[in-house]
Amino acid sequence: MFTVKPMAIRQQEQHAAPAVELNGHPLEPNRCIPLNLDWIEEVRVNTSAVERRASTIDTRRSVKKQWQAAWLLRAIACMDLTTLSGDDSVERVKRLCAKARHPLQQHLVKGLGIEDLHLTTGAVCVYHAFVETAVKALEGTNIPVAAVSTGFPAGLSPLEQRVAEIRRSVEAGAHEIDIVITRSHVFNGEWQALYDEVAAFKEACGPAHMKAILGTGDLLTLRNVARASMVAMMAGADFIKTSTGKEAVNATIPVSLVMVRAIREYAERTGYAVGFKPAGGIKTAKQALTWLYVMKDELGRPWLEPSLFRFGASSMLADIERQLEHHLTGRYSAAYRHPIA
Ligand SMILES: O=C[C@H](O)COP(=O)(O)O
Repeated sequence: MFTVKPMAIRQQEQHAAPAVELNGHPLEPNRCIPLNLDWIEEVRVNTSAVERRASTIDTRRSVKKQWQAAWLLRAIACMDLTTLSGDDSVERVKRLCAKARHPLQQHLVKGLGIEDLHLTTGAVCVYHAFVETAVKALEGTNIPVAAVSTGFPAGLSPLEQRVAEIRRSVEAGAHEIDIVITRSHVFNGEWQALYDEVAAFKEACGPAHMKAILGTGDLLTLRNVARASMVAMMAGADFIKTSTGKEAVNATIPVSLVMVRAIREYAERTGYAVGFKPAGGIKTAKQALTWLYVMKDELGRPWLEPSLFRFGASSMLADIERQLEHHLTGRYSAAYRHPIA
């Protein structure tokens, strides 16, 4: 059985969020800048090098015992706890919000000695129809509500309708809007159209943070992923996000490497920091650790904060709870003991 060292976990979790900087240069939040087609043209991706790097991430870094527990707590703090199913209901969303407020069972919180952390998930992510329910259920917390929008998941409804959908979710109280791009703009190389679309979405978001879902599984090449990332950032995206969870291929490590390197390049060129959200098919604590390693290695400590990093996940919390239980007791609990997670 592992020895629990709550202090190590508390120290990991409690230090103040670091200033956002890259290579010692301070960064500001992103804003819309003019489309620079040269930056798109210059994009090159060495696919085999990216795949090689992706396959060795877990062999380069490995955290164990109480340090692993601390990283898993961070994964929870950076999680958009999500439900995006056709059979979603008010009751399910209320249960999801209760879980977001108290993501770990009480005996785990006590056992880990983290009562004073008041750990919550990074956000709750729902369809527009449930924004008001979620806002109400999360009253008195700082947990933002994210709404998927703009004809999610395909993004193919008329533009005015997609823009109006954003406005309605913001009026209903959504703090974050997860938009989807028109994928054909990418594989047809229609960069101006893509930029105009994302910029229109950003304007409609007003004060709400915008995450731009690229639908990377539909984009055919890693170069397209890098180019779409760059355009979305120039159009003012606060976050770039891999997938809707509904494509045939969702978040992968090679795609994530390409996107976080685009974020780094954009930050070096502009001085603006953009966040990253891998989403879709991320189900295990082990996967969570791999993504956290990617963020730490490629962008540094500021990108391990919920302001710049989120997982989009509907079921990963259950596996994280099981791993934390194993950390405490040496035993794995059954998955059914972790509902709505
Ligand atoms: O944005 C979040 C995703 O839709 C969640 O996908 P998932 O259900 O595969 O975890």
